[in-house]
Amino acid sequence: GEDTLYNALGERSGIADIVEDMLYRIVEDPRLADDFRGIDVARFHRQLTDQLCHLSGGPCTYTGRSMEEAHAGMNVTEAQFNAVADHLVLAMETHSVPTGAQNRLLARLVPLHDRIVGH
Ligand code: HEM
Repeated sequence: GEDTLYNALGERSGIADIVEDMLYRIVEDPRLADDFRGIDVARFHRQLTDQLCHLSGGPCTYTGRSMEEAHAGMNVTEAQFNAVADHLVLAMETHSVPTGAQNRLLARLVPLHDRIVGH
């Protein structure tokens, strides 16, 4: 349907653009850059795009690792989690995603918090 969160985000190509924008912000952020140094950027981009596509109700399958596995041993902090969420919001702003849709996507990330932070 036309009213899904997935549509408000610009479908998969809109989400891919948002994730690209987010990645630039992440690698320039001293709170996050060290953890992201040396990662496979293309894979990260594809996996996060598919994950957000799926979470927003789009026709994508997330084939990456579980959030526990992907972040194991990083000891991701609350501050880092909030920093990534902030970069996502700024990227959505840049791509003119309406505030309501931004908030709906953030709400769908809340259940992932405990699988990402502190492991
Ligand atoms: C809303 C919050 C977050 C979401 C939805 C998320 C999602 C993801 C996804 C989908 C992957 C790819 C997994 C794979 O390729 O199998 C990933 C990898 C990664 N995440 Fe996160 N993440 C979040 C927060 C964070 C934070 C706060 C950090 C801070 C250090 C972080 C650091 C990383 C790193 C470094 C990788 C790459 C790991 C590797 O390829 O070895 N993530 N994340």
